Amino acid sequence: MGCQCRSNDELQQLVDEAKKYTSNGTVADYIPALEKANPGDLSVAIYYPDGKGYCAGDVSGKMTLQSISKVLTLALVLMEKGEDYVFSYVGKEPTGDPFNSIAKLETNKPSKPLNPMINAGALTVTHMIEGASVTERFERILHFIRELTQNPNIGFNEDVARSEYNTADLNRSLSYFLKQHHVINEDVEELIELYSKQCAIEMDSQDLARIGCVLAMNGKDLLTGRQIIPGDIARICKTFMVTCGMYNASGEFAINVGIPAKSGVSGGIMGAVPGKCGIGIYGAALDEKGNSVAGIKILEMMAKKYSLSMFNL
Ligand SMILES: NC(=O)CC[C@H](N)C(=O)O
Repeated sequence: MGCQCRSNDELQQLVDEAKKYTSNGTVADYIPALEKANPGDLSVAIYYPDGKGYCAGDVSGKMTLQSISKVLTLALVLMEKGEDYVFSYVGKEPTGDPFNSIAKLETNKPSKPLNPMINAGALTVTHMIEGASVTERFERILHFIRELTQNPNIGFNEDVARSEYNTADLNRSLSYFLKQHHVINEDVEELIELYSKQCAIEMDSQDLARIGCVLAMNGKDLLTGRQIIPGDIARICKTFMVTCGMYNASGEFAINVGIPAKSGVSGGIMGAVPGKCGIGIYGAALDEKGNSVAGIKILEMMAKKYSLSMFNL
């Protein structure tokens, strides 16, 4: 039997406990602008479908979405292009490799990224976002995310976007490989610009929890009554979050926590507990696989305290 969180204080206790672990991690530095983050910052928010929400920690702290954005662009292209089209270009299998690995692109025949949560797959998905220009395509992603959060003020961090664009040579390599193999066919610089902006979309943990809740409730925002994402597509997104959402730590995370979740190198984690609630976390100190150290600790504690594992009903 699950029990709900009832106060910010309850969450604050978990933050205090998990904060001890922030010193075990380090902030991402391969995107130079991310290095400015404070490794000690930690915030958590939980959002229920009836509109009740609780949060604790450094709640005004904002994070860029980074890899968390991959789930949202996937939802958008599935809505626009349909399942058959999207999955003819990107697979559905976990890799067990780091998110930016190029290795399996060459060994998988015909050449097709194994899933949309690794960079090669996410670039393929972003390539499918329609529009006449990078600006128009980015506006469409932003509009969708503003709907999901019900927050018209969501924008992006220009510093982080520029910093990633200037240093994204590995993502350029992946894109050129994909172009050579006819998985994508656009100008690589435009794709990298769009992808860097998408990754730099910025929000706080409460916004993130609200998106998690929409996914948790099969794509519906129960407060407004709007079906923002079709149920089948929300299900596909959550399934990818279980199998590939925490990079090559997804298996261990499924056993220890059991919540569909997606992390990003900024230190964000979005959780979508099926039928129950959404969770947003920001903790910039990362473990060696690129997941928020304290974020994982908090999720382990929340899963136990509120019986959130989907494998433990
Ligand atoms: N793991 C991540 O969060 C990766 C996102 C980052 N923008 C990249 O493509 O390298």
